[in-house]
Amino acid sequence: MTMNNQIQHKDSTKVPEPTLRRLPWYLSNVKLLKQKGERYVSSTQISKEINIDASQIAKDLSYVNISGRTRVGYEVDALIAVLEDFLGFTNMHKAFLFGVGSLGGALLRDSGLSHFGLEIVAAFDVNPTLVGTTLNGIPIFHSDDFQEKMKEYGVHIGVLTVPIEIAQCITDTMVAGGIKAVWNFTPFRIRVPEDIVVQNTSLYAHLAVMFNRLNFNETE
Ligand SMILES: NC(=O)c1ccc[n+]([C@@H]2O[C@H](COP(=O)([O-])OP(=O)(O)OC[C@H]3O[C@@H](n4cnc5c(N)ncnc54)[C@H](O)[C@@H]3O)[C@@H](O)[C@H]2O)c1
Repeated sequence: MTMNNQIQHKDSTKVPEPTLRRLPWYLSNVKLLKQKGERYVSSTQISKEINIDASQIAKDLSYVNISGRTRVGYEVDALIAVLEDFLGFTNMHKAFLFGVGSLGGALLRDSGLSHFGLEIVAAFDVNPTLVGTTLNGIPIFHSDDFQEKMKEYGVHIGVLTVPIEIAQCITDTMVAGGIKAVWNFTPFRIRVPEDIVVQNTSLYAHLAVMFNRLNFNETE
């Protein structure tokens, strides 16, 4: 039986969002411990690396079906395999990207996304200097060709990096074309039908948190 066959994870829709955000972090750190030659890892050990309570880590890991052994902890290889499978990083999810500007271009150049299971297979723009070219081997088509390319590629995820003014309009086009999940980088709160998944992401939101904490530390 392969490792994946042994993994019987619980219904991942019930996992709390903060847990889902922490799990990739544990994964990266367990991989680091593996590089250092560790074969077993305990939640206490992970806790020391990333400064999260060991009991919280154990609770988060209880959502993925892996049992640790008393005193020795979790087997590193098994934990990595279970986490990668649980988080969907082992299956490549194909995506289209709309808007190859400074942010969209950077995402097309980022080889890290594929390590987390996202493969941007094509991009769309209206700028004539971009349409018909490739970036990092990824073809850039005209937005008008989206419907046709949907039939060709069988993609379910759309990455949205267009100017804010057209965020809703492009979202509507994506959804009408069959996109089921939108990774929205625009600051616009796009509206979608209930069955469509939206993930809003902002680098700047984290920046504001950092500035706020920095100011707090300085005034302490
Ligand atoms: N979430 C974040 O942390 C974050 C960071 C940077 C930018 N952004 C947002 O991302 C978006 C893009 O920012 P940017 O700095 O890359 O802008 P940009 O102007 O450099 O790029 C926008 C791109 O969209 C293209 N575009 C215009 N109309 C289009 C259409 N109909 N179909 C497809 N492409 C079209 C433009 O030709 C351009 O290449 C903005 O909404 C911005 O607010 C978010």
